[in-house]
Amino acid sequence: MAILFYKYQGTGNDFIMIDNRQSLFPKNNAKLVASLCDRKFGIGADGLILLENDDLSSFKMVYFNADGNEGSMCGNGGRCTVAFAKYLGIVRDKASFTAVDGLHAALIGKKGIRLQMQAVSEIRIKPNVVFMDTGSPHHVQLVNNLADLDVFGEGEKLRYGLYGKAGSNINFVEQVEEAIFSVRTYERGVENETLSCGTGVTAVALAMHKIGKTKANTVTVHTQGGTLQVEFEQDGDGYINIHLIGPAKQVFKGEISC
Ligand SMILES: N[C@@H](CCC[C@H](N)C(=O)O)C(=O)O
Repeated sequence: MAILFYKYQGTGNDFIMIDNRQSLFPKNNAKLVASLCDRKFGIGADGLILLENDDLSSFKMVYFNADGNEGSMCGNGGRCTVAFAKYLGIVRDKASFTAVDGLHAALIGKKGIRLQMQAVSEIRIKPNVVFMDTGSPHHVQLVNNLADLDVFGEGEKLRYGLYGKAGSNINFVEQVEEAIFSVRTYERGVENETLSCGTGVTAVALAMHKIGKTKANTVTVHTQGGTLQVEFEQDGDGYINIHLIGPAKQVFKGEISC
């Protein structure tokens, strides 16, 4: 059987994208997903995304991490799936879609895709570290000399050491200006540093606001693969109306024979 695939990237977080509206992809085959994401023996990607039919919204996004297992919410993947839905003619300039953490709205504009994220109500603060779930769990830690940090070594240690079997994504952050931050992320499920993580960038913006590093409600976050914006409103102890804004691009397409 041959399956058409597309490759997308959002600030360097890259995904194999498949139109699975006819339910032909064998999605319970974790080994197949992992082998397709393998950068030496497969197409190579941080994750694989299926666009499927949904009764409640324009489409459903099903996200798998590069290890082949279904993951929690993927912010960059969400933006890329919206771009893919536009390419397929499913949506025009706006979309609503269902992901593992619920319904998301998105706008497609000149600055890229503006994706609404779920509200965040529970935030844990420890010295130098903030933890929250922005659709995926995120440890956000302030560091000096981000450029020289061993993100893989330190991230792997914290991911397995601090958060038990379920683990967490690990973000290391440095402040650049009042409302500008840089982040490098170790991603759970990819088990490596990725060039960008959308739910991680969202967590960084909210965490920096929460601990008073910025007073801005629009925060710019530089990742290794590009720049994203996060807009939000404070609501009691948490945040609502959270939007992740940035580019999402198709890179190439091909065929998988399986
Ligand atoms: N790259 C993603 C995050 C994907 C989910 C994560 N790896 C997990 O399962 O914890 C993003 O852009 O948000």
